[in-house]
Amino acid sequence: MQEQYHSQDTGSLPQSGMQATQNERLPFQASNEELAKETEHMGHFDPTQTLNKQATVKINVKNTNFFYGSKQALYDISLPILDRQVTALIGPSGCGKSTFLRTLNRMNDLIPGTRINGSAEFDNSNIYTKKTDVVLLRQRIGMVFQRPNPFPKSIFDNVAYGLRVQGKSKKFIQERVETSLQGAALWDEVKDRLHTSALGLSGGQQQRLCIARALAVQPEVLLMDEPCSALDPIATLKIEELITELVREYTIVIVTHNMQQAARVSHFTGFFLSGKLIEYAPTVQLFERPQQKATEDYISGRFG
Ligand SMILES: Nc1ncnc2c1ncn2[C@@H]1O[C@H](COP(=O)(O)OP(=O)(O)OP(=O)(O)O)[C@@H](O)[C@H]1O
Repeated sequence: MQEQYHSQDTGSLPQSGMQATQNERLPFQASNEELAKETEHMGHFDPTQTLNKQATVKINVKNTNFFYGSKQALYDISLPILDRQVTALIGPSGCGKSTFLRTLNRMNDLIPGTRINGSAEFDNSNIYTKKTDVVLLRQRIGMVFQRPNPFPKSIFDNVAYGLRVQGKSKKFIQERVETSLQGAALWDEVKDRLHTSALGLSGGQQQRLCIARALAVQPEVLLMDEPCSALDPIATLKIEELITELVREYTIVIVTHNMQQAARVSHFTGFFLSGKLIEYAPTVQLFERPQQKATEDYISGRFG
């Protein structure tokens, strides 16, 4: 279970129509000048420019119900996860976003007493069936968590971990560690200290290291469960910029309680409420022309 949020954490860059509040848990607050300086090199990513409504369906979720023991947490969820697009999952605390995300790579299997029905077609087979090789599935559908969780090992060993499990050669590992760190936009910051502890990195660097660790085994899909919620505004923007780069090659599903973040990085958004998918649409459409009253109430800050 995730931490409970009682407010719309909208980060640090207010946009029209969305309210911004301070996130009290941030370890540091950047001034507007600092933010502007840190982010001036960043292109103005506009997800509408790369929105592809005709993209192939990478995972097709149909009629999913999920239970923690006798408690039903997801009700009849159906949505397509489109290839090389960012899908954001939003909704108030406890609505089932993280539970749904974890169904996509069977992370809920680790919780005793859970049960699922319905289907999630991925590469012509249903993720939920017993015959799914979950180790392989989790390589193909990688995950990044809310809190950066590097192993207490060196930077190099963190990224190499999955490759060693796969029995890859030393030369292969050496090369892949470098390309993964480059892919996670961390290489330049760590190339001279690869054999020092990952725990010495900043929170934002640790989160990019966890992304590099996930990339090392060449996943097709990346699941991100509130990947910026423990990060300061600058580290958050770096991860958001990275997401917009990664989506050229990977399919991304991100849970966020930050609606501005969904608007900044995603092509499609699903709004969850009480375990149900209330609305799913291209992000701009969902924010500007919601079809459901509950969606409108949520995005205009009337509850959540
Ligand atoms: N391990 C668990 N055992 C029992 N119930 C759980 C467990 N994890 C989550 N739940 C319940 O399932 C429902 C959905 O929780 P989930 O964490 O998926 O929501 P969420 O939308 O991701 O919330 P948040 O934004 O707070 O992270 C909640 O009622 C929650 O209490």
